[in-house]
Amino acid sequence: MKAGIVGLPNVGKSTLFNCLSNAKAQSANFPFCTIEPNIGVVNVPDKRLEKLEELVVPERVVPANVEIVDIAGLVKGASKGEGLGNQFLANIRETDAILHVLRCFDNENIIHVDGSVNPIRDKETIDIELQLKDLETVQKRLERVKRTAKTGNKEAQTELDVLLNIENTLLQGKSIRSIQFTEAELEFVTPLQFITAKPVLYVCNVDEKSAVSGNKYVDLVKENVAQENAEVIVLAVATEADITELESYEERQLFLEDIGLEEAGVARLIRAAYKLLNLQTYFTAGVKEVRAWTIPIGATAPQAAGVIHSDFEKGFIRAETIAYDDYVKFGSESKVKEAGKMRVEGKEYIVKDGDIMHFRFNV
Ligand SMILES: Nc1ncnc2c1ncn2[C@@H]1O[C@H](COP(=O)(O)OP(=O)(O)OP(=O)(O)O)[C@@H](O)[C@H]1O
Ligand SMILES: [Mg+2]
Repeated sequence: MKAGIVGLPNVGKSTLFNCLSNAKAQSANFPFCTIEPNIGVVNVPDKRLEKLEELVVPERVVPANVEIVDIAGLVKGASKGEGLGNQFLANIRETDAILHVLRCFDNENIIHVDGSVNPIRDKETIDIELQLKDLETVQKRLERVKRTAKTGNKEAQTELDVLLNIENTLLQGKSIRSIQFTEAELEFVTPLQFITAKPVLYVCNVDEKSAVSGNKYVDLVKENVAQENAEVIVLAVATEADITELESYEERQLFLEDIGLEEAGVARLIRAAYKLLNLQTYFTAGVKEVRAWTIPIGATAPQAAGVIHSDFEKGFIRAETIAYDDYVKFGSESKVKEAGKMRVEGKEYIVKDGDIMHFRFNV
């Protein structure tokens, strides 16, 4: 899974990137601080993985991960080459989800490129730029498809209808994610990697005292996006970045409690991104390695096996499966077996979140 961070300049994108990933991006109080995109890998925090580690004591633990791309701030006209944004919109096209950072804090020392704090206006500025970029993509494609459709090609005609609908939606200032596509239509739409078709998570960057209950800006954002199929998350990004800097787990926990939070916002954010993308986790657990794997909700056992290796999917025979709660209850694979709680699942099995699986296959 890959997520891209967008937003106006100087709203806290790189600071967010730094709390998520171990790669350190430069963040500073001036617009266009980021020029080259920062790419980092984020481990997905998962308490269950820690528990399994405790029970299995493996040689290594491999968490699931998400790749995060932090790009230059976008400004009005970015899609037409204004600012630094346009060249980096290309990096965002390859991601699965968008993290849209909105400035929701007052602070006279931190420059706002448009002179005042107004997350709704900011969101529109960014949306328009992303929509214009998509418009460019769809119009380029339309030119070719129109020609093929003229020859009477049926498939091209269908694609033409889909593309015209997209163009029309964008021209009305709406994002592509507001359109409900059929499976057949998605065949045409998906390869074009439209930015505004991607699921979006709005990150309201607040000050420390608003970390728990948000503030008036957050309320405005929530109201504004209520009609969109989107998630909103409140995060005191600068504070979270300070917390990430702390060496020990205890220190971090103390700091969090101090501001009234139970866990780091980063964990919440990643969970929200999972939900947004309809993803879930299953585990493999052996003495060599305990590992978390990411699969779409609804994936079958062979599809889950295919995430490890395509041969596992092709040659799938069965999956020996233990529910996470049973594993913890009985404490080990052999005890689970003794209790008769290990299930043998076949090709049709829909994997459940937290399943501990062992695949049998032949190649
Ligand atoms: N919640 C916050 N409260 C106060 N200051 C903040 C907050 N979040 C970020 N900042 C500060 O805002 C400044 C800009 O942050 P950052 O460099 O992350 O922005 P950016 O969006 O990456 O900007 P650019 O587009 O220029 O790369 C930094 O000085 C950072 O410490
Ligand atoms: Mg930056």
